[in-house]
Amino acid sequence: MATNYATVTWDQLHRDARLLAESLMPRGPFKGIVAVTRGGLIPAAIIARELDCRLIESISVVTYHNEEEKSEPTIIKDAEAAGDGTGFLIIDDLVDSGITAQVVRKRLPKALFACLYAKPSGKPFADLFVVEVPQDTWVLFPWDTAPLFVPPLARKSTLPTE
Ligand SMILES: O=P(O)(O)OC[C@H]1O[C@H](OP(=O)(O)OP(=O)(O)O)[C@H](O)[C@@H]1O
Ligand SMILES: Nc1nc2[nH]cnc2c(=O)[nH]1
Ligand SMILES: [Mg+2]
Repeated sequence: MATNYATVTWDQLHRDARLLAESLMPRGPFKGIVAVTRGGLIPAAIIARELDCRLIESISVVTYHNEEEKSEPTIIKDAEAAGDGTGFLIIDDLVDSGITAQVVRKRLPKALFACLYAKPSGKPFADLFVVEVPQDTWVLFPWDTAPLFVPPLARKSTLPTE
């Protein structure tokens, strides 16, 4: 269970995706990109623009985190256009346990796997990433959050029950 949160803004995400694209430049050109839906879709779009890559495939893996409902991770949408992954780049937003990355890599063994953020358990399954995040930290992506009104400190301390 995560004990800390790391909030990523749209600006930070865009900057990190551009940094990843920069480090991917010497590894290309790529025949195409496979976005791991859904979290990999926006990073993949930013990276595709930077690398001038127009062939975008997707793969969708459903994993079950619920202890009572322990089933194998399932590919519910395959990356048919990517073959065995030769010449393709796989993009996801992050690796945590590494389960999703392992399933995708098994399906596309010849592709390069890159993501923006990596936790220690998932790190060995990513060829490239931008920022390491502690295992006990939950990353809040911009699509997970909304700006909220925060009361001024003075008001909070004078009106504790509000
Ligand atoms: O390394 P893991 O422990 O497998 O976790 C990482 C995966 O979890 C999240 O996806 P999620 O399955 O929540 O689905 P989503 O991308 O559709 O939101 C994230 O986008 C990664 O794909
Ligand atoms: N948003 C989000 N999804 C995840 N899936 C697995 N780990 C994470 C995380 O840290 N943040
Ligand atoms: Mg995902």
